[in-house]
Amino acid sequence: MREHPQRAQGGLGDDVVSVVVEAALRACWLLVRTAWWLAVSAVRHPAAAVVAVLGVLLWRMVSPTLVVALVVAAALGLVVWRMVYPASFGRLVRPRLSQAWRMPAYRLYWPHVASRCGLVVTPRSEERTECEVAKLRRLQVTPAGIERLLVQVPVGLTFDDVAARVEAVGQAFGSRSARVVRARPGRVWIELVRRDVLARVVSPIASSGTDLAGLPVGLADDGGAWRMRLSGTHALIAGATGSGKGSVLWSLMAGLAPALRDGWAQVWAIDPKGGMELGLGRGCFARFEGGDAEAMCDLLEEAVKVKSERAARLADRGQRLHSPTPDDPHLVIVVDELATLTAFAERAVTRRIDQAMGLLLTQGRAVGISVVAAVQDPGKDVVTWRDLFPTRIALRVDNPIQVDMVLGEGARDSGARADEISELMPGVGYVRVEGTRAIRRVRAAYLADDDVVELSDSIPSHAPLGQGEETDEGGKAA
Ligand SMILES: Nc1ncnc2c1ncn2[C@@H]1O[C@H](COP(=O)(O)OP(=O)(O)OP(=O)(O)O)[C@@H](O)[C@H]1O
Repeated sequence: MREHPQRAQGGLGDDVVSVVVEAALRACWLLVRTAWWLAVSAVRHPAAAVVAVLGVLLWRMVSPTLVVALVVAAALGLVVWRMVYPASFGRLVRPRLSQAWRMPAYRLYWPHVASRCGLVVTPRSEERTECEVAKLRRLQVTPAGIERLLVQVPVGLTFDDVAARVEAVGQAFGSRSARVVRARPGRVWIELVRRDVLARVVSPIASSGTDLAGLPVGLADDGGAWRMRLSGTHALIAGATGSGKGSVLWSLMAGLAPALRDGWAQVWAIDPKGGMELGLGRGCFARFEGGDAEAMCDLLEEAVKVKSERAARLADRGQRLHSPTPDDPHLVIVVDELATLTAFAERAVTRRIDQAMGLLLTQGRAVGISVVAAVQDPGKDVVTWRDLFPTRIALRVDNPIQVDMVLGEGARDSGARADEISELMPGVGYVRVEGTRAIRRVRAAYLADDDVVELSDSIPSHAPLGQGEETDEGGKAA
């Protein structure tokens, strides 16, 4: 029998030495990694680290029975907390418990799921490296139960690659929906939604402030409030018929109510469908036009006049931005169904409407004029205006292409599945988080007809801007 070449050269003793050295090196490496992991965990969870250290000290220096008794007492304390203060328990404790409970399972299944779903880079044939799978760095559970996985993207994959695979990841982990949000270069959050906090109708939200930077309009699926900014922006609400555009408009009016009452803002409304949608709450509007193309056009041209006068006044004072006051309120132009604004008008009127809308959308923001428009089809009918709305909301739309038309390219891949919203969930939609590419799923509060009438009755009339002082009757739409 031929001897193994190594054995022939060095003998059995060398083999044993190299095995022992390798084992020792591996053990050292394991120790270093464990120490590193403990140090990182202690930094990330200092409270847990302190409790663990105290537990070990008590166990060794006092008595194990005491430690067991403390653990049982802590568990009982949590049960009592859960029963007496469920809200704070849900906010502070449940997310952390779920996190600790779920992390081992995610750690176990993540490499398999990631490689099956394509979050892996295969080296080119000439490279001598192994496949690199996206790494799971952290799990966060929000109070609303959304599980957020912080994932390190391997070199060779992009945010869009992850976005294209996020649905598969969501399905692999059994979530209802999944989306991806940028974290920092090389890392993304994959958000898995298991429980839909938007399944229930959201009750009208009482607004108290007059700050137009964040009006409460509904609920987001992370459990937080959905607030919309009106100052310095225009908003487009897109959704198929029955998707709940009206509820977004009325929720916005409810959020704006304190500012309307105190005169910090006023709304001019246009309802091209003859007042079917907005007519119910006419009292909210300092001006209202429904159906007549010439009258709607006049309203827009008068808003342009307000814009020009304000711009001249601000320039005289050397101011660049308008700040609202009860004497010079923020002006909101609401248009229900933007596409029909010009549909039945004569050519000359259509041209005037186009010009006035263009001026308001391009020059209105700095001088305290916002346009809020609803539209059923965000496609060709409004294509010239669409991109002039910085804030856009996609409710249920008819097809996937419309999602990107409203929210911008790649929005649907990032998780804005507005075309998949159920018809049984009116008022649900997607918005972009301001100043980022992140997407938020939201639901507008629902104001029944009685709520709209009550809201409308609660707003005192103010003279429309450009028409003198406040009046008892005259300012309100007829
Ligand atoms: N936020 C909401 N929560 C619960 N139900 C809602 C909500 N919004 C609307 N609904 C229900 O859906 C119905 C249709 O809503 P709405 O009229 O606002 O849709 P729309 O998009 O304005 O439709 P259209 O374009 O045909 O006017 C309402 O009558 C109401 O019953």
